[in-house]
Amino acid sequence: MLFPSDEPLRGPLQEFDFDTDEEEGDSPKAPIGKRKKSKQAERPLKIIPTASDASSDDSDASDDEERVTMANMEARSKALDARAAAEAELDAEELRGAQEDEEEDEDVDMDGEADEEGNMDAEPFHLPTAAEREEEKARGGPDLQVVQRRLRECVRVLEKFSKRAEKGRSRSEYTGQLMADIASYYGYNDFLVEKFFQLFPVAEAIEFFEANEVSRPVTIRTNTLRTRRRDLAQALVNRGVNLEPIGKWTNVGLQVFESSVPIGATPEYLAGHYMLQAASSLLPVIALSPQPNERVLDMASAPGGKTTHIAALLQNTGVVFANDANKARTKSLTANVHRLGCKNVVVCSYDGREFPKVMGGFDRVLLDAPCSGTGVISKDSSVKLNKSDRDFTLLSHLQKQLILCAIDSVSPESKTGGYLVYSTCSVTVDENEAVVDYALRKRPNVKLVDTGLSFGREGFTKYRGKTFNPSLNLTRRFYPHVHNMDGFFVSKFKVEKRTKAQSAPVDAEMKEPADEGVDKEESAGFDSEEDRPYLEGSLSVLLEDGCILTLLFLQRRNEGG
Ligand SMILES: C[S@@+](CC[C@H](N)C(=O)[O-])C[C@H]1O[C@@H](n2cnc3c(N)ncnc32)[C@H](O)[C@@H]1O
Repeated sequence: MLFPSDEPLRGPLQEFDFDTDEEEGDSPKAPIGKRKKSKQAERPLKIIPTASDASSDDSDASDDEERVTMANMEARSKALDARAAAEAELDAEELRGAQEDEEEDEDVDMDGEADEEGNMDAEPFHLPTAAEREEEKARGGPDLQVVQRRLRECVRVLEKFSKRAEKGRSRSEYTGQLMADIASYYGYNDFLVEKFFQLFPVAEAIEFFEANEVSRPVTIRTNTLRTRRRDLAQALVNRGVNLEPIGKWTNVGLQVFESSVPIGATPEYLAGHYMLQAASSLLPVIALSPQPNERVLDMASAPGGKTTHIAALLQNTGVVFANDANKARTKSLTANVHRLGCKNVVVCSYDGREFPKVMGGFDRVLLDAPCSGTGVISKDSSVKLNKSDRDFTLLSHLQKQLILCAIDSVSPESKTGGYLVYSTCSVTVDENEAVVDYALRKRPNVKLVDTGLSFGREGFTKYRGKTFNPSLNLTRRFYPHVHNMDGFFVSKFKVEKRTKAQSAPVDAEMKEPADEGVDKEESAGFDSEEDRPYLEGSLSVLLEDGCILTLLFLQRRNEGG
């Protein structure tokens, strides 16, 4: 029985017995050199286990299904032999890697390097020289097996460089080769590969890239305005849907393992009993924790997954202002609001930076900011190639402006709230910690508080020579390779009353935030010299969520138009 209790699923958390719900904390990470062939099977501890975890890699199944005839039998059997030999070779190599690592881990004082060649008859690994790389390029690039092996070997060397590197070769040569191979193997631009390498240790970066190749589990959120999770689950099970609660941290989420009906077109879906929603996008609303009768602003809300969740937590009391700058996107927002039976939602379409001039005094504000989408690459692989340095500069500035306006829209006098949640579906520091740190510096009347989320990695307090406010450890990061959910960032602020000395007019900051002794890059406004080349260049950057309008608006504003 999936749902053991008869208690309504609103209110306190249900006690479901999942052994996969612990935090990722100490989960062991298998370096690529030690990993088995099935990428899924090696994934670290998850918040959401996948149905495919138990199955083996069946990517070759279609080859085997080809009909065997007298004509193709010999070719087939040769191909099978070759494949078996290649696999045996890879297995032997991995075994050697694992043995070497074990030996080294057991006795770090053992003298000398591991014997890579003495055991089996594989070629020792040689890092190509620049000339060899050129030759390889001229031949049309390396074949898949060469790249796979090189990825593993470079990771292995970089983990214990002084012991494992070829004599005379530098760390940057290995890193350069690794990044080039990752870019070609996974199909990223060089800039983004480097950006992710700055975020994770080498072996973990590979885990991240691999996780982006795999779809996240399909999840839905029960709309408690229309039904209870137990009833919804039963109705869907009756239609042939195989599902389970997501985890202890949510009492409305369900993970769909398989379904004989389209999950976005069941009668329950059409009747608004659930929203198709990624597990990670439940997190900002859980952190926001809206209370009945409150006045809430969802500043960038289309298509409304979080708005309708907020409306449900308010139990259709109070009011949610669901805003989005992109008018076209408010159509799907309005449709979702109607389908889910939310009666406390007002849809509007302003640039978020017009708040709180449009209206203010909110008990809680959610800013689920427009972002690069680097947390959702498995859903939108175009991000791999279409994001540049310039995009991150523009986005980070927009996010900094939006967050100040979001803070100023919160009523510090709220009896029940006074909170802002800032979230993105991006994993870069520029769009997350740097934005939050900026807000803390610009608004001394706010502080970070615990998100209330029971898992997730702590946000960075130091990153590439920058030191952020130590309270950044209260923010939470979620990763595809760790939590098996979209990459996400969640932070929660408490807004206090401003003292006179702290007050600064919003308008001034919209044009050029005052330099309060922070480093130049952080304090630059949109019309700073630094940003002008970006803004004056072509503005046809297609961001994840249609930010084009926003950028045009900014340019006109800067031109005094
Ligand atoms: C990450 S999406 C929001 C997803 C939404 N919260 C949900 O859960 O369905 C970001 C949204 O920000 C909107 N947006 C972009 N620039 C904006 C701005 N300056 N002010 C308000 N909204 C903006 C985009 O149109 C997009 O719908």
